Amino acid sequence: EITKEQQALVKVVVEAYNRHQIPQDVAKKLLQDQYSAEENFLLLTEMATSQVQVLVEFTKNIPGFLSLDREDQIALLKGSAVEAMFLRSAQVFSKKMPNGHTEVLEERIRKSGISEEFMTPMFNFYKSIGELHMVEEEQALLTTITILTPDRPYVKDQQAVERLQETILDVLRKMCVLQHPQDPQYFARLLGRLTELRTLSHYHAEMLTSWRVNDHKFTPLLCEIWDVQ
Ligand SMILES: CC(C)c1onc(-c2c(Cl)cccc2Cl)c1COc1ccc(-c2ccc3c(C(=O)O)csc3c2)cc1
Repeated sequence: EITKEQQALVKVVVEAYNRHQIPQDVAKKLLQDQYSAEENFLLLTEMATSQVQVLVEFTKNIPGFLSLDREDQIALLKGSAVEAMFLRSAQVFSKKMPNGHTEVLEERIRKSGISEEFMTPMFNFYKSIGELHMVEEEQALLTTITILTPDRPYVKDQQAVERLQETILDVLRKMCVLQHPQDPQYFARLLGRLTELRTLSHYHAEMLTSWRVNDHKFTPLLCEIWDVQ
Protein backbone atom coordinates (compact mmCIF):
# COMPACT_ATOMS: atom_id res chain seq x y z
CA GLU A 1 0.00 0.00 0.00
CA ILE A 2 1.25 3.44 -0.96
CA THR A 3 1.15 5.91 1.93
CA LYS A 4 -0.43 9.38 1.73
CA GLU A 5 2.93 11.13 1.68
CA GLN A 6 4.21 8.77 -1.03
CA GLN A 7 1.15 9.64 -3.13
CA ALA A 8 1.89 13.34 -2.60
CA LEU A 9 5.52 12.78 -3.63
CA VAL A 10 4.51 10.99 -6.85
CA LYS A 11 2.02 13.77 -7.66
CA VAL A 12 4.71 16.47 -7.30
CA VAL A 13 7.23 14.56 -9.44
CA VAL A 14 4.77 13.57 -12.18
CA GLU A 15 3.30 17.06 -12.46
CA ALA A 16 6.80 18.56 -12.74
CA TYR A 17 7.79 15.91 -15.30
CA ASN A 18 4.76 16.74 -17.46
CA ARG A 19 5.05 20.49 -16.95
CA HIS A 20 8.70 20.67 -18.05
CA GLN A 21 8.79 19.54 -21.67
CA ILE A 22 10.58 20.75 -24.80
CA PRO A 23 8.43 23.62 -26.19
CA GLN A 24 6.33 22.45 -29.12
CA ASP A 25 7.82 25.06 -31.48
CA VAL A 26 11.28 23.60 -30.79
CA ALA A 27 10.11 19.98 -31.17
CA LYS A 28 8.28 20.91 -34.40
CA LYS A 29 11.62 21.90 -35.96
CA LEU A 30 12.31 18.17 -36.24
CA LEU A 31 9.65 18.10 -38.96
CA GLN A 32 11.34 20.66 -41.23
CA ASP A 33 12.54 19.20 -44.48
CA GLN A 34 16.36 19.58 -44.57
CA TYR A 35 17.96 16.21 -43.88
CA SER A 36 21.70 16.75 -44.41
CA ALA A 37 24.02 15.34 -41.72
CA GLU A 38 24.90 18.93 -40.75
CA GLU A 39 21.24 19.96 -40.55
CA ASN A 40 20.41 16.86 -38.48
CA PHE A 41 23.29 17.51 -36.09
CA LEU A 42 22.22 21.15 -35.65
CA LEU A 43 18.62 20.16 -34.94
CA LEU A 44 19.64 17.44 -32.48
CA THR A 45 21.92 19.96 -30.77
CA GLU A 46 18.99 22.32 -30.43
CA MET A 47 16.81 19.51 -29.03
CA ALA A 48 19.48 18.48 -26.53
CA THR A 49 20.05 22.07 -25.41
CA SER A 50 16.35 22.63 -24.91
CA GLN A 51 16.06 19.26 -23.12
CA VAL A 52 18.88 20.19 -20.71
CA GLN A 53 17.08 23.45 -19.83
CA VAL A 54 13.90 21.44 -19.22
CA LEU A 55 15.87 18.94 -17.11
CA VAL A 56 17.33 21.69 -14.89
CA GLU A 57 13.82 23.04 -14.22
CA PHE A 58 12.48 19.54 -13.54
CA THR A 59 15.19 18.71 -10.97
CA LYS A 60 14.27 21.82 -8.96
CA ASN A 61 10.91 20.14 -8.30
CA ILE A 62 12.37 16.88 -7.00
CA PRO A 63 11.57 16.95 -3.26
CA GLY A 64 14.79 17.46 -1.32
CA PHE A 65 16.96 18.21 -4.38
CA LEU A 66 17.37 21.92 -3.61
CA SER A 67 18.39 21.14 -0.01
CA LEU A 68 21.39 19.15 -1.31
CA ASP A 69 24.83 20.81 -1.39
CA ARG A 70 24.91 23.20 -4.38
CA GLU A 71 27.97 21.62 -5.95
CA ASP A 72 26.40 18.18 -5.54
CA GLN A 73 23.28 19.42 -7.37
CA ILE A 74 25.51 20.40 -10.32
CA ALA A 75 27.42 17.10 -10.15
CA LEU A 76 24.13 15.15 -10.26
CA LEU A 77 22.88 17.16 -13.25
CA LYS A 78 26.13 16.79 -15.18
CA GLY A 79 26.33 13.09 -14.35
CA SER A 80 22.75 12.27 -15.32
CA ALA A 81 21.97 14.60 -18.25
CA VAL A 82 22.82 12.09 -21.01
CA GLU A 83 20.92 9.26 -19.28
CA ALA A 84 17.90 11.49 -18.65
CA MET A 85 17.92 12.47 -22.33
CA PHE A 86 18.13 8.86 -23.46
CA LEU A 87 15.08 8.18 -21.26
CA ARG A 88 13.24 11.23 -22.58
CA SER A 89 14.00 10.55 -26.24
CA ALA A 90 13.00 6.91 -25.58
CA GLN A 91 9.56 8.13 -24.48
CA VAL A 92 9.27 9.98 -27.78
CA PHE A 93 9.94 6.72 -29.62
CA SER A 94 7.66 4.61 -27.44
CA LYS A 95 4.92 7.26 -27.28
CA LYS A 96 4.78 7.06 -31.09
CA MET A 97 4.34 10.87 -31.14
CA PRO A 98 1.10 11.74 -32.98
CA ASN A 99 2.78 14.44 -35.11
CA GLY A 100 5.32 12.04 -36.63
CA HIS A 101 8.22 13.12 -34.43
CA THR A 102 9.18 9.49 -33.90
CA GLU A 103 10.13 8.75 -37.51
CA VAL A 104 11.94 12.05 -38.11
CA LEU A 105 13.79 11.85 -34.79
CA GLU A 106 15.03 8.35 -35.68
CA GLU A 107 15.96 9.48 -39.19
CA ARG A 108 17.90 12.49 -37.89
CA ILE A 109 19.72 10.49 -35.21
CA ARG A 110 20.68 7.83 -37.79
CA LYS A 111 22.08 10.52 -40.09
CA SER A 112 23.92 12.87 -37.75
CA GLY A 113 27.47 11.54 -37.86
CA ILE A 114 27.03 8.93 -35.12
CA SER A 115 29.04 5.82 -36.00
CA GLU A 116 27.24 2.51 -36.57
CA GLU A 117 28.77 0.90 -33.47
CA PHE A 118 26.66 3.23 -31.24
CA MET A 119 23.49 2.99 -33.33
CA THR A 120 22.77 -0.64 -32.46
CA PRO A 121 22.95 -0.32 -28.65
CA MET A 122 21.12 3.00 -28.84
CA PHE A 123 18.15 1.67 -30.81
CA ASN A 124 18.13 -1.59 -28.86
CA PHE A 125 17.68 0.56 -25.76
CA TYR A 126 14.84 2.49 -27.38
CA LYS A 127 13.19 -0.80 -28.29
CA SER A 128 13.63 -2.26 -24.78
CA ILE A 129 12.10 0.87 -23.21
CA GLY A 130 9.20 0.72 -25.66
CA GLU A 131 8.52 -2.92 -24.73
CA LEU A 132 8.06 -1.92 -21.07
CA HIS A 133 5.00 0.22 -21.92
CA MET A 134 5.78 2.42 -18.92
CA VAL A 135 2.98 4.61 -17.55
CA GLU A 136 3.87 8.28 -17.08
CA GLU A 137 4.38 7.86 -13.30
CA GLU A 138 6.98 5.16 -13.97
CA GLN A 139 8.71 7.35 -16.58
CA ALA A 140 8.83 10.33 -14.21
CA LEU A 141 10.06 8.27 -11.24
CA LEU A 142 12.65 6.38 -13.29
CA THR A 143 14.07 9.70 -14.57
CA THR A 144 14.14 11.00 -10.98
CA ILE A 145 15.96 7.85 -9.81
CA THR A 146 18.52 8.35 -12.60
CA ILE A 147 19.13 11.96 -11.55
CA LEU A 148 19.45 10.93 -7.88
CA THR A 149 22.25 8.43 -8.54
CA PRO A 150 24.65 8.83 -5.57
CA ASP A 151 27.87 7.58 -7.21
CA ARG A 152 28.21 10.21 -9.93
CA PRO A 153 31.69 11.79 -10.25
CA TYR A 154 32.45 14.58 -7.72
CA VAL A 155 29.37 14.02 -5.51
CA LYS A 156 30.55 14.78 -1.94
CA ASP A 157 27.56 13.85 0.25
CA GLN A 158 26.56 10.55 -1.43
CA GLN A 159 24.47 9.54 1.60
CA ALA A 160 22.17 12.53 1.27
CA VAL A 161 21.56 11.60 -2.39
CA GLU A 162 21.09 7.93 -1.49
CA ARG A 163 18.38 8.83 1.05
CA LEU A 164 16.46 10.81 -1.59
CA GLN A 165 16.88 8.07 -4.19
CA GLU A 166 15.70 5.35 -1.78
CA THR A 167 12.50 7.32 -1.10
CA ILE A 168 11.71 7.28 -4.82
CA LEU A 169 12.78 3.65 -5.26
CA ASP A 170 10.40 2.60 -2.46
CA VAL A 171 7.36 4.20 -4.04
CA LEU A 172 8.30 3.00 -7.55
CA ARG A 173 8.62 -0.57 -6.28
CA LYS A 174 5.14 -0.40 -4.74
CA MET A 175 3.67 1.19 -7.87
CA CYS A 176 5.14 -1.51 -10.12
CA VAL A 177 3.50 -4.23 -8.01
CA LEU A 178 0.17 -2.40 -8.28
CA GLN A 179 0.48 -1.53 -12.00
CA HIS A 180 1.89 -4.90 -13.15
CA PRO A 181 0.55 -7.60 -10.77
CA GLN A 182 1.00 -10.19 -13.53
CA ASP A 183 4.72 -9.38 -13.82
CA PRO A 184 6.53 -9.59 -10.43
CA GLN A 185 9.84 -8.95 -12.24
CA TYR A 186 8.70 -5.64 -13.71
CA PHE A 187 10.41 -3.43 -11.11
CA ALA A 188 13.68 -5.38 -11.56
CA ARG A 189 13.39 -4.94 -15.34
CA LEU A 190 12.93 -1.19 -14.91
CA LEU A 191 16.11 -1.01 -12.83
CA GLY A 192 17.86 -3.15 -15.43
CA ARG A 193 17.25 -0.31 -17.90
CA LEU A 194 19.27 1.99 -15.61
CA THR A 195 22.26 -0.33 -16.00
CA GLU A 196 21.83 -0.19 -19.79
CA LEU A 197 21.73 3.63 -19.50
CA ARG A 198 25.16 3.67 -17.85
CA THR A 199 26.63 1.74 -20.77
CA LEU A 200 25.00 4.13 -23.24
CA SER A 201 26.45 7.03 -21.27
CA HIS A 202 29.95 5.63 -21.87
CA TYR A 203 29.19 5.21 -25.58
CA HIS A 204 27.94 8.78 -25.61
CA ALA A 205 31.31 10.10 -24.37
CA GLU A 206 32.90 8.45 -27.41
CA MET A 207 30.17 9.88 -29.69
CA LEU A 208 31.04 13.35 -28.43
CA THR A 209 34.73 12.80 -29.14
CA SER A 210 34.09 11.62 -32.70
CA TRP A 211 31.80 14.60 -33.35
CA ARG A 212 34.43 16.98 -32.03
CA VAL A 213 37.13 15.36 -34.11
CA ASN A 214 34.96 16.24 -37.10
CA ASP A 215 34.79 19.81 -35.80
CA HIS A 216 31.11 19.75 -34.78
CA LYS A 217 30.16 22.67 -32.51
CA PHE A 218 27.95 22.38 -29.43
CA THR A 219 26.06 25.12 -27.56
CA PRO A 220 27.62 26.75 -24.44
CA LEU A 221 25.11 24.94 -22.20
CA LEU A 222 26.03 21.52 -23.64
CA CYS A 223 29.76 22.36 -23.44
CA GLU A 224 29.29 23.15 -19.77
CA ILE A 225 27.22 20.12 -18.88
CA TRP A 226 29.42 17.72 -20.91
CA ASP A 227 32.78 19.38 -20.10
CA VAL A 228 33.68 19.74 -23.78
CA GLN A 229 35.51 22.56 -25.65
C1 LIG B 1 24.09 17.47 -29.16
C2 LIG B 1 23.23 16.48 -29.94
C3 LIG B 1 23.82 16.22 -31.33
C4 LIG B 1 23.14 15.19 -29.19
O1 LIG B 1 24.24 14.56 -28.68
N1 LIG B 1 23.84 13.42 -28.10
C5 LIG B 1 22.50 13.33 -28.19
C6 LIG B 1 21.70 12.24 -27.71
C7 LIG B 1 21.17 11.31 -28.60
CL1 LIG B 1 21.53 11.45 -30.27
C8 LIG B 1 20.36 10.25 -28.15
C9 LIG B 1 20.09 10.16 -26.78
C10 LIG B 1 20.62 11.08 -25.88
C11 LIG B 1 21.43 12.12 -26.35
CL2 LIG B 1 22.08 13.26 -25.26
C12 LIG B 1 22.03 14.44 -28.88
C13 LIG B 1 20.60 14.73 -29.21
O2 LIG B 1 19.89 14.63 -27.97
C14 LIG B 1 18.52 14.73 -27.94
C15 LIG B 1 17.93 15.10 -26.75
C16 LIG B 1 16.54 15.21 -26.66
C17 LIG B 1 15.71 14.95 -27.75
C18 LIG B 1 14.26 15.08 -27.63
C19 LIG B 1 13.64 15.01 -26.38
C20 LIG B 1 12.25 15.17 -26.25
C21 LIG B 1 11.48 15.42 -27.37
C22 LIG B 1 10.05 15.63 -27.51
C23 LIG B 1 9.08 15.64 -26.39
O3 LIG B 1 9.46 15.37 -25.24
O4 LIG B 1 7.89 15.93 -26.68
C24 LIG B 1 9.63 15.83 -28.81
S1 LIG B 1 10.96 15.78 -29.82
C25 LIG B 1 12.10 15.48 -28.63
C26 LIG B 1 13.48 15.32 -28.78
C27 LIG B 1 16.31 14.57 -28.95
C28 LIG B 1 17.71 14.44 -29.05
